[in-house]
Formats: sequence, structure tokens, C-alpha cells
Amino acid sequence: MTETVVAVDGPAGSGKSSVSKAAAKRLGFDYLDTGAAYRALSWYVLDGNIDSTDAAAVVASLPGFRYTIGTDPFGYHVRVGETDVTDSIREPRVTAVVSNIARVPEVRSHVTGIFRDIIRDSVAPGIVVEGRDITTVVAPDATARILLTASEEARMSRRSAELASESASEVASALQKRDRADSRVVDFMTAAAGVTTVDSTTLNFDETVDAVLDVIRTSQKT
Ligand SMILES: Nc1ncnc2c1ncn2[C@@H]1O[C@H](COP(=O)(O)OP(=O)(O)O)[C@@H](O)[C@H]1O
Ligand SMILES: Nc1ccn([C@@H]2O[C@H](COP(=O)(O)OP(=O)(O)O)[C@@H](O)[C@H]2O)c(=O)n1
Repeated sequence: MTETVVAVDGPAGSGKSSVSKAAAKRLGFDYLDTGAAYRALSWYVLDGNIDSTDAAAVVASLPGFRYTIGTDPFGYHVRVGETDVTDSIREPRVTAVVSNIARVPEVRSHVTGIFRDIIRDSVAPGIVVEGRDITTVVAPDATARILLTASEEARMSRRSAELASESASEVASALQKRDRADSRVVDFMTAAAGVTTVDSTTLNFDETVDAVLDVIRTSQKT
């Protein structure tokens, strides 16, 4: 079992993946992107021509879902069976259905089990785990618990800068729709008791990483 667990939650585009990965690199920690599992299962469901809105069919697909993710922040990769899906799980067709998959309770408990196994098996001095329910469900006993937020405007412009091939308005409406659907399942907009909020709206990337590192260092001392 790794010594330090850092839990980071927040809405889409708040910087969870990039900031958590950078913090893990600085600390020599592992890095676990939990959204990748929901995305990979969505990819697997689409690949099998399963209707993502049919919860029973999605649950029935779980035993065949062979998922692996790299936790080295310098060597991130995601696989389903032998197929490398690192890039394909970011495609808009996957993003469009992921909330359907993530709202199924059996899916959530299945992937939460996978996340806890990965955290337990990490041999690094620590692991940064990011998603929507890490501070509350996956690792509520984490050493450091952070809610990373940013204004909706900042999140939309960051995401549309990344997805240059799509129009800003398409990116914005897809992001709003997904946050609305996701927040019906898990509350990642308000910090639970004991969770520290880092608002990155007016911080640049390096300042945000430093703010997260400060919270981690403070938690390690207490
Ligand atoms: N504080 C910041 N200032 C400017 N851009 C940022 C900041 N934090 C993250 N970004 C950028 O915003 C984009 C979205 O971040 P990402 O880590 O993918 O968010 P999330 O995982 O929460 O969806 C990335 O291109 C990232 O480099
Ligand atoms: N811990 C988590 C992580 C992701 N998710 C789901 O997985 C989707 C993709 O997560 P992500 O972290 O890759 O999304 P981005 O915010 O990076 O776009 C989210 O829209 C949620 O539906 C979740 O329900 N719980």
C-alpha cells in the first residue's frame, strides 16, 4: 500500500488530469486518471454495438471488460484487452455517451473496486487519484483531499483550445450537458467536509500545480 493518497475531484476542464499528472511527476508519485475507466468502458460498449442507455446491457458487458491503465505519470496509456485506447477514449463519440455509463450504480461499484486495487498495489511513495468521487467515495480517507474548480467560462475556453477541430460552441454545450448529467450522480461542485478547494480561474497552469502541491505538503505535516 502506497503511503500518501492524494484525491482530486472537479468538473470537466478544471485541470484535474493535467495538474494531477504534473503534481505526481514533481513528487515522484503514481498518477491515476479514473475518468479513463468510464471512457474505456464507453468505448468497449460502443465497440460491441451495445446501447449505452440500456443499463442492464451495460452491466452484462462488465465481466468481459478487461481494463488496464498505466500509473506512471511519464508513461500514461490505457488498454482494453490488447487494444490501446489511449487516444480513442477522447473522441467526441465516446465523450457523448460516458455520462450514460457513469450513472449506472453497478458500473460505479465495479470500477471503484478496480481503482482501490490499483491504489493498494502502487509501490510509489504516493499516488494522485483524480475524478469526480475520489474525495467522497473512492478514497475518502486520502491524505490530501482537493476540489479543483474554475469558472465555467475558463473551463470551456481551456477545453476548446485543446479540441481545435471542433467549434467552441459545440465544445461548450457538450461540456455543460455532461457536467449537468454527471452532477446528478455525484456532487463535484461543492467541497465535502475536510476537502480543500483550489480555484484555478485566475491562476496559470504552474500556479495551479504549486497550489495543489501546497495542499499536499500541508496535509502530509498534519
Ligand atoms: N490553471 C490553468 N490555466 C490555464 N490552462 C489550464 C490550467 N489548468 C489546466 N489547464 C489546461 O486546461 C485544459 C483542460 O485541463 P484537463 O487537465 O484536461 O482538465 P480535466 O481533467 O479537469 O478535464 C488542458 O489543456 C490544461 O493544460
Ligand atoms: N471518478 C469519476 C471519474 C469520471 N467519471 C465519469 O467519466 C467521465 C469522463 O471523465 P474525465 O475525467 O475523463 O472527463 P474530463 O473532465 O477530463 O473531460 C465524466 O464525464 C463522468 O461521467 C465519473 O463518473 N467518476
